[in-house]
Amino acid sequence: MYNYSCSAAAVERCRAMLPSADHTASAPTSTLSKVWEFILSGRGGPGQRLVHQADWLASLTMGSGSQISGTDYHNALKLGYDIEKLCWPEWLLAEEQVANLLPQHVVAPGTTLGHVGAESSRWLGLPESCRVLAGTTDSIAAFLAAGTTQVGEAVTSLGSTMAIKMRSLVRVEDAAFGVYSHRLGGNPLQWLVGGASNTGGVVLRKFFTDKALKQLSDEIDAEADSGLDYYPLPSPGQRFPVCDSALQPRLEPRPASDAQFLHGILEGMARIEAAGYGKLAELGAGDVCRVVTAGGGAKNAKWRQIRQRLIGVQVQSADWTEAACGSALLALRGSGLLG
Ligand SMILES: Nc1ncnc2c1ncn2[C@@H]1O[C@H](COP(=O)(O)OP(=O)(O)O)[C@@H](O)[C@H]1O
Ligand SMILES: O=C(CO)[C@H](O)[C@H](O)COP(=O)(O)O
Repeated sequence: MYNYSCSAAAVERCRAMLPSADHTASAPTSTLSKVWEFILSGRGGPGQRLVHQADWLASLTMGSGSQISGTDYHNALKLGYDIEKLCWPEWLLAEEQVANLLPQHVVAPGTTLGHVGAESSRWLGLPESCRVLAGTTDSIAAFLAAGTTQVGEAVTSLGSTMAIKMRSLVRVEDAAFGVYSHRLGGNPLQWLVGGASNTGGVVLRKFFTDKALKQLSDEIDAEADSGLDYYPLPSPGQRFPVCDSALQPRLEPRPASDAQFLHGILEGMARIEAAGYGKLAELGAGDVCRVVTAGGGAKNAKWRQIRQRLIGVQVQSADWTEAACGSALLALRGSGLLG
C-alpha cells in the first residue's frame, strides 16, 4: 500500500543508489524502497516486471494479448523516474537487479495505450473501438477533477489519508518533510508540489460512523478553539509534513463530549494541513492562495471553516469531489488536461 513503510535493509539499499539524500525515492514508503524489499525477499528474477495498479488495470482492459510494458510518469515518480528529462536516470539503470524490473516505456498520463479487448468488451459492456489511456495517481486524479487554473491554487484530498497538491512554477523536493513535485505540464511548465500525510478520514472511521460524523459536526462551533492539542494518526508513522516512521499519534485526553472530541480531531488534522502548506512556502514553492477540497471530507462544512481559520486562505469544496471524475476528464481530454 501507499503508506507501507519498508524494512530498514530495503530502505538502506534504496538510499545507497540515490544521487541525493533529499530524493523523493528515498522515503521508506517509496516505490523504489518497495522494489528493494521485493528483491531482498528473493522474489525478483528473470521475467519479472514492476506493475502499478493503473498499468495492471489498463492491461486487463486491453485483454490477454496485450503486454504490460509501460506506465505513466506520475506513477513512476516514486520509482526514481527523471520527470524533467523524461527518462530513467543512469544511476537507476546501472543497478541491474532494479533495472530488470522497471516498466519499459513511460508515457504522459492520458496517452492512448490501445483499445478495449474482446473479452473485457463483453464483461464491461464497452465497444472494442473504445480507447484505453494511461492513467495517473489517485490524488492527481482528484486534483484534475477539482478544476483549479492558477499558480498558487491547491487541492486537499480528504479521503482515508490527506494529500495536498499546489500548482507552482517551482519544483520542490525534500524527502525529510515528505515534499515532492509531480510534473503537471503547460508552458511555462507547472509542477504539482505537495505531499501525502497519514492523517485523514481513516482516523475518523476509528471512532465515528459517517452518520455520527454528520450529527456531531453540526454541534461544533468552528470559530472557537477546541482547547485540545491532538496529532491524529491511525498508528505510529507520518509521511508529510514531516517524514518520520516512528511519529506517535496524540489523541488524549478524550473529553466526555463526543462533539468536542471530534472538534479536537478535525482541528488537529487542519493544523497538519496548515503546516503542510507552510512547509511548501518555506521550501520555495510559493504561497497558497486558495484551497479546493476533494474526497469524502469535502462534505463537512464545519471542518472547512476550521481549516479556513487555521490555513488563513479561502477554502472551498470542489464541484466534483471524486478522483474518478479526474480520471474520466483525463480520458476525455488526454494529456491536454495537464497544465
Ligand atoms: N461528514 C464527514 N465529515 C468528515 N469526514 C467524512 C464525513 N463523511 C465521511 N468522511 C470520511 O471520508 C472518508 C472516505 O472518503 P473517500 O474520499 O471515499 O476516501 P478513500 O477513497 O481515500 O477511501 C472516510 O474515511 C470518512 O471518515
Ligand atoms: O496517500 C495516498 C493514497 O490515498 C496518496 O494519494 C498518495 O500516496 C499520494 O501519492 P501521489 O502524490 O504520488 O499522488
